[in-house]
Amino acid sequence: MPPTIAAQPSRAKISVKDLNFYYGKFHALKSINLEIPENKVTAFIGPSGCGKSTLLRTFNRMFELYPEQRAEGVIALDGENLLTSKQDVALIRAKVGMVFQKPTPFPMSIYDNIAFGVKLFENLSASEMDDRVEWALKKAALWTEVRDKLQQSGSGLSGGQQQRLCIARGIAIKPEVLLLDEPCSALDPISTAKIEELIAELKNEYTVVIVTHNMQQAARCSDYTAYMYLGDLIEFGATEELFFKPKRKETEDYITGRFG
Ligand SMILES: Nc1ncnc2c1ncn2[C@@H]1O[C@H](COP(=O)(O)OP(=O)(O)OP(=O)(O)O)[C@@H](O)[C@H]1O
Repeated sequence: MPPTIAAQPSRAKISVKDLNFYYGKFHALKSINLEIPENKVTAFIGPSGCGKSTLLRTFNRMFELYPEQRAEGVIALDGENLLTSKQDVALIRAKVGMVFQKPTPFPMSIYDNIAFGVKLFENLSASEMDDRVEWALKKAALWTEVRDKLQQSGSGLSGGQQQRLCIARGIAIKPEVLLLDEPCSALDPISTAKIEELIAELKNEYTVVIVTHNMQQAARCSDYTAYMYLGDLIEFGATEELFFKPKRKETEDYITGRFG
């Protein structure tokens, strides 16, 4: 088994040990070992098809929806292996929330977009729910823009606002880990800057893992970065070190644009 690449010194929130992942016969992740530090932002970078999204989706067992997809190894969340856990997958997803590349508001009001998920896990009074909706929208830096139109449809918002609504929806259920799969790829630079600020703030309370194509974004908003290539984890370390003093030639070639 390859050595575990650990990002020190924070406690590991998620420990991945000898993780292999298959789409049918295709071996998409090869013996991945890494530790995702708690209350930090970890970015996955690498060329298209290297397995970033696949790795991210294993963290809340998203792949289970597809019978031909299979993960082997250990993904321990606070020490408990998610891959063999008897825990209900809905409970795992309450602990490990996910925001996708394209904003996907539910076809309902802004308020209900947030209240819907909360109702699945908690029995709040009407005023407690109002407070939770406001709290989540404030955390996602959207409250001032939508406070007067909470009953309007979520799909009437701009793309950047919709993505912040999806982040508000993700944090409203108070997960421990937030997975962001290229959350800014459909957004303009102003909305992107808002989301990056938000990510920096979220790590005070959550462990954040972000997949991004954008190396500047990884450099700006992550504490740790993992560089992947063809299903292998090539290098993992503090973002500053990985960008300015990479240990592996492959990483250096990629970040300096000599890749390919
Ligand atoms: N549903 C699927 N069925 C079969 N192969 C898949 C499936 N999804 C992804 N793959 C393959 O697995 C590999 C990793 O894909 P993945 O989407 O994780 O890469 P990625 O690094 O996130 O790429 P991108 O940056 O383009 O989103 C690729 O070779 C891809 O073609």
